[in-house]
Amino acid sequence: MAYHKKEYYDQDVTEGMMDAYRRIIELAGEDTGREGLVKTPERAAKAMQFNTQGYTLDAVAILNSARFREDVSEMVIVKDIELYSMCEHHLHPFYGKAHIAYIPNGYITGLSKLARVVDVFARRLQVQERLTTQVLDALRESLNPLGVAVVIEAKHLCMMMRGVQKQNSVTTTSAFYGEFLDNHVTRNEFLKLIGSSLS
Ligand SMILES: Nc1nc2c(ncn2[C@@H]2O[C@H](COP(=O)(O)OP(=O)(O)OP(=O)(O)O)[C@@H](O)[C@H]2O)c(=O)[nH]1
Ligand SMILES: [Zn+2]
Repeated sequence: MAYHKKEYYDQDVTEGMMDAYRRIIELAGEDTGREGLVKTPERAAKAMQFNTQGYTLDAVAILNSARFREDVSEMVIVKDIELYSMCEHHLHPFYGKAHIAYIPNGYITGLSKLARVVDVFARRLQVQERLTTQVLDALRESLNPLGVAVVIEAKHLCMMMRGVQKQNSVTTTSAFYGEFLDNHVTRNEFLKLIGSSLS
């Protein structure tokens, strides 16, 4: 799949989703003809496509599009990358921050591409654990680095506004590769720099 900036709103998909949302709104007991709701199926269809646009994007192609040859081997960290995703169990949002580090092995990538890669995987139906490892795997594949670390901290609306209804719990997931697995000094340096309670 090529890296392209897709127009998110496919006409056929929009119409199909609009039918589905109309039905959901009716089944929830509402009147789809009510003024405030007339355009809601279309808005919701477009919002859903926006929030799942990651399926049309290729993370490795994005990283490769700004990959530069560079002989540095110091840790590169981008922290506090905000993310919005959707839990695949309830279709409720989860949101928070991703922190990414890698140790180059001859190649670096554009810093913004790290944040883009988070979005590629966040804008899908997800679980936080898979999101974390998918970001790690994309970096491994594109840059063949000496190490990669990804930590994600997020709050899940499905645990807040329904279900167990806990407002303050934060879920932290992490994935490490290479130097970050083998060398606890490197890993702790990363965790300290991102201010994580894991360190
Ligand atoms: N591991 C993991 N679980 C998640 C994530 N997002 C939501 N969940 C959980 O998915 C689980 C689904 O559990 P089920 O028992 O099938 O669903 P449920 O009856 O709606 O569960 P409750 O949320 O406890 O009411 C819940 O425990 C959610 O908290 C995630 O990113 N990772
Ligand atoms: Zn959920």
